[in-house]
Amino acid sequence: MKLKTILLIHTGGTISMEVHAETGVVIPTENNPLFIEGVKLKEHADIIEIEAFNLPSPHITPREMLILKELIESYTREQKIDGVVITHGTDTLEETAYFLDLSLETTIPIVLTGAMRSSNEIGSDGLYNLLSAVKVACSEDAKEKGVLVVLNDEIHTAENVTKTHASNVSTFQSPQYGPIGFISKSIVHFHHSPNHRAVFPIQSITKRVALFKVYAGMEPDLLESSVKLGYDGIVLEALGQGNVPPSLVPIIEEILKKDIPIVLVSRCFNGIAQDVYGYVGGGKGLKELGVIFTKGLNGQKARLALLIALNHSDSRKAMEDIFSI
Ligand SMILES: NC(=O)C[C@H](N)C(=O)O
Repeated sequence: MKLKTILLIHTGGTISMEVHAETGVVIPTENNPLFIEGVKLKEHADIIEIEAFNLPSPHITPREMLILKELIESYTREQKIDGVVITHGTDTLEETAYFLDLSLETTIPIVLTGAMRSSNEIGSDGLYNLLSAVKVACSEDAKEKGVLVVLNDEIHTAENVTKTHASNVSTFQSPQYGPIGFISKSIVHFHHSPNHRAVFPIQSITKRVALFKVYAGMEPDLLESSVKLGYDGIVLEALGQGNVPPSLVPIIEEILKKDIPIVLVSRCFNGIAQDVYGYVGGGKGLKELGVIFTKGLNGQKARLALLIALNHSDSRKAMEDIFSI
């Protein structure tokens, strides 16, 4: 049987790191042990392997995410690629996955993976996760499912997955809905399908979006400063079902009058922000003021969604479409 062609893109992260023998700290390594000679992925696919970056994922910005998008577009334009696997640090993996999910127009499987233990640690999970990701990228069933995240035998959608534990290998979970599939020794199985996915291609990122976590007794000065600093959009991780302290209401009104969009999500790990409460600062009044509510995105993903919408050529329409999904 002819093997599928998989584009394997390394970007860095713990999966490409090792523990330093003397200091014991985890650092990026020049000799990435995952390069195909080392892992024999060749039995499963024809691998075209490139290193886009070798960055810890806290160093990744939307600029690198856009470079990745363009890299995938150019490779898939020039030759037949059946699937793409991206190795990435886990800290911001969900953000790169969601950025690509929203901006990349393709039907082939795009799979991100990483590791919680570096390459020379006992119980290192990088190699295993990489092999799983390649298996998923080769699966016919993984087509047209948007960008996927594969770690620890589970398949998650970019939209719903989040890093939930600082160190445990089962850190990636989809709080609202659970994984959409799993990998075992011999099978890749999807037990759910993601909802309809809309794509918003962008060419550049010039706008800026600030993200604030709302807390008890929060004062308006932080929001005021983001306007003074010239941010183009704001995301609030609001309380509970979508409420803020009354002290924030006048500044929210002022920001919206300046035509700066405010997107609201819940800071709760689970559930969806809604316009339920009618007291001052409650979701009902915020929605009436023009605050945009999302359906279950977390703060960091709502920020990327707003960033992509604002950088889209028809940003009004993109905003309506992204946040009504
Ligand atoms: N497990 C990891 O990959 C964490 C690392 N700090 C990173 O995101 O690059």
